[in-house]
Amino acid sequence: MTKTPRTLKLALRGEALLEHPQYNKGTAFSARERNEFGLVGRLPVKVNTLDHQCERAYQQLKTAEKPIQQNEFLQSVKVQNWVLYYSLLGRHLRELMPIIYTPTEAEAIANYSRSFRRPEGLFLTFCNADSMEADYLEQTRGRTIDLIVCSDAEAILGIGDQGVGGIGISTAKSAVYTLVAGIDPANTLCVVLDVGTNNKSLLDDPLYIGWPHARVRGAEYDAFVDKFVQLVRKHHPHSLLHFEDFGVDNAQRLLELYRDKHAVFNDDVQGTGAVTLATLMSAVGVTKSKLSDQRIIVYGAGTAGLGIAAQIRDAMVVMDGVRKEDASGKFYMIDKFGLLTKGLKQAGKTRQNFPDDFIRTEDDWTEGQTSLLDVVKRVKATVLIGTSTHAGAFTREVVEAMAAHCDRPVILPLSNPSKLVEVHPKDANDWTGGKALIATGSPFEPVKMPNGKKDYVIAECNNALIYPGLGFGCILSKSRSLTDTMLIAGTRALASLSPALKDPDDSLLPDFGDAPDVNFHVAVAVAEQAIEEGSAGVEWGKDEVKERARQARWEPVYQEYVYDVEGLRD
Ligand SMILES: NC(=O)C1=CN([C@@H]2O[C@H](COP(=O)(O)OP(=O)(O)OC[C@H]3O[C@@H](n4cnc5c(N)ncnc54)[C@H](O)[C@@H]3O)[C@@H](O)[C@H]2O)C=CC1
Ligand SMILES: CC(=O)C(=O)O
Ligand SMILES: [Mg+2]
Repeated sequence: MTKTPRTLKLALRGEALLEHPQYNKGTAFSARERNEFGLVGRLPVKVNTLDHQCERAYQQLKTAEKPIQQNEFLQSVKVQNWVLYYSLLGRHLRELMPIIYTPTEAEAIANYSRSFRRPEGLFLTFCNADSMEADYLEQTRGRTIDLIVCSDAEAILGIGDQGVGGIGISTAKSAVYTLVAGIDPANTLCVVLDVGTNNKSLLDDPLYIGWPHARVRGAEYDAFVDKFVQLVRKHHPHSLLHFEDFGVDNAQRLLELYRDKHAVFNDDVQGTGAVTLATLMSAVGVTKSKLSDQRIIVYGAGTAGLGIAAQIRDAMVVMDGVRKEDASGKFYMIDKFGLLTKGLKQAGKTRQNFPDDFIRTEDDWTEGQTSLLDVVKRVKATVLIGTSTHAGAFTREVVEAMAAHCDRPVILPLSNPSKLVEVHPKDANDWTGGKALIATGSPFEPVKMPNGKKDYVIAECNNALIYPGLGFGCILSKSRSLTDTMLIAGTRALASLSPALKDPDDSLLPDFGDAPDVNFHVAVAVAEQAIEEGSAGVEWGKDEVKERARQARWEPVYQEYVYDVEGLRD
């Protein structure tokens, strides 16, 4: 079944139509539409196709040399014309994802106040808490809202507290939902919760446009976030609420607080956990071992590190049938003060709310002998995961120590953006003589292999390869919660598409250029699971999921418009 193009009735004319990114077609308005909507004198005479527009826009993009300039150009296209923006990106997905997402978006966010031109999204600011509901409704009244992406900007990618610039991670993550999973951009809301910032350089900058105040903490912070979440629950009870880049003391806590009340999803905890588990499932397929055979070091025991450990641990229980305590015992979590041991905890050098499950209880971990290198050597780790933001932490000595006791060490430097990677994949490959199975958080070029073997493609183990499908599956099935079993179903779907399953010398994960197909499979698996387990809120059955998903996907194509005074105006 193919989708039949709809004709839209619009009440917008002239300038108002050209300035509306959802409806604007620019030079692609037909002669009839130009007459009907007062556009004849407002446009050059030639009518372009979307193909022509994309070609022109791509050429313009290529005149910008630096990625950040390309990012700015694409942002300007986005606020002019959504169909053109998403169509252009879809045609050059592999090339342009790094421009609108990690690594370039990190730079755009860090420069937000200085490069600001036009606002996009919803700014909920602590000092305006009294008008929060009115401000929320101002942007959402009368609209269908399926997805809300929000950040309080305390831990943006690996670049820390970015204050109001954090709106850029909400809009980027939301754009990836549209691009990769086909979520209708008109049905999304991007939010920054501006509760101040502790970033001194922002506070000192006279051009900073966020709330110039120290970050609000404690009960006041909780009440502000709660006010927002209750608005979402009240006005959009069926939406998916996506949390992004909250600080380590809030991410997991807020997820737990709201999980059973609304469909909430923390991407850094759950999305990262899911994509890393899929990567590891693929790696153990190559090494012909089990998840529970691994000894896993997680370097950087924060939001992502802990999310990953919990997800892999739970999978060991479900897939290999091991006891939870035994599965937890496969992990060695390292943070700033070294391996997390009970001694370190007693010394007050672990985060207060760090779960005991992942704290080593052996008595013979001596202080001063718990560095990454010490742990790699002592436990003969088979998997090394980096979520520390500590660039270069996986030194040659560490990587060589991994390869010394392990045929195919799995090395996953996941910190973003690219400059924060714990080891460059080329080095990890060279230092292990091509033995390492590698995936990174940001995109990297393939690396040369010894003995004339074909280049090794570095998998991009980034939550963006799975969260759009997880979210779409949840929205499609109208689930009231995104359950662990739905997450596992999506993860299995991703893992089943790993190129390394067919060829062990190939990449551990599918290419980002295939992200739309991959996420379609993920979404279908999630929705099917939701229906099977009774989490879904739809009347139809599992056999309809695929076709419903196809029909629900938004695609960047122009629709025909007719003028109607009663028609749509926003
Ligand atoms: N590839 C992906 O999909 C994802 C990657 N990430 C990346 O992971 C990194 C961490 O993100 P979050 O977990 O959100 O941040 P976080 O701040 O919650 O965690 C970072 C942890 O690393 C620790 N750390 C910092 N310096 C260290 C050092 N020198 N040695 C050992 N530990 C150190 C910190 O104390 C903290 O516990 C970021 O670069 C982020 O971009 C995060 C989410 C998804
Ligand atoms: C990818 C992502 O969510 C992060 O680096 O925070
Ligand atoms: Mg994130």
